[in-house]
Amino acid sequence: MLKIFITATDTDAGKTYFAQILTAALVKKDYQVAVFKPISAGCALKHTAQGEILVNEDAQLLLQQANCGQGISEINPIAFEQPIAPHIAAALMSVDIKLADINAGYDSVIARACDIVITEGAGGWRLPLGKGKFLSEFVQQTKQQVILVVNMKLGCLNHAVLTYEAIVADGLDCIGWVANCAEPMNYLTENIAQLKTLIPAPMIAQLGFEIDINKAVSSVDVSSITART
Ligand SMILES: Nc1ncnc2c1ncn2[C@@H]1O[C@H](COP(=O)(O)OP(=O)(O)OP(=O)(O)O)[C@@H](O)[C@H]1O
Ligand SMILES: C[C@H](N)[C@H](N)CCCCCC(=O)O
Ligand SMILES: [Mg+2]
Repeated sequence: MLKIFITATDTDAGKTYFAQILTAALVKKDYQVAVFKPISAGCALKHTAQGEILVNEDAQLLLQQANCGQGISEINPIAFEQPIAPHIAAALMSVDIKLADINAGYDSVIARACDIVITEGAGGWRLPLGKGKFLSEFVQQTKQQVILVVNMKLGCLNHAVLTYEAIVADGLDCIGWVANCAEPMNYLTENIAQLKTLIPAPMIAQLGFEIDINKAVSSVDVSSITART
């Protein structure tokens, strides 16, 4: 089973956007793909037959692309209503975000008969969980392979290099990076060329502004990913 973790240079950088595209691309190639969004902050309260649940849009978007029969609570076990740093949301609710709970949620996902599990982080690589813990520790403990989404804008070179360095310093493989070019950027070609020299992992997609996920699927080079299955 291939375990992929999608991180980014920042929040709102395109993690969900790319995770949807990657999931769709792999499903199109007949892989069984499960998805996981361990922690979300920014949810709507929904009334269901099982009671009230917090539903996160990222988790819903991932659910739409995956093909392993998962439900929303399995995909996103830890959810907070306010769109704020999760450890602050947790403190406001007087709860702790525990790595053990995240790992237990992940165990339920990997128990499914699937080829690939795609997990989306929250914020950037070093997302605090509170009490000195970070989401990156979950990625270390579960030995996932990391893809870094770079939100192409002025300042991204520093963010991308620091994030890559932190992933490697944590003993993990960054198997590729994505140039997400959702907004116009001066000297975009030169910035991408510089990132290719600074990040010793392949660029697996260059994404332009495109609302229709299906139209972006062909922009992803899945061969470097499927070669690992
Ligand atoms: N290349 C793109 N073309 C069009 N829209 C995009 C593109 N990249 C990102 N977006 C849009 O920008 C917004 C932010 O992207 P996204 O939600 O994927 O960020 P994120 O990194 O997942 O953020 P979070 O940390 O909150 O999970 C979304 O509305 C998304 O659809
Ligand atoms: C609410 C937002 N969209 C994300 N889900 C959470 C981003 C947390 C960022 C924390 C930080 O690093 O400052
Ligand atoms: Mg997201």
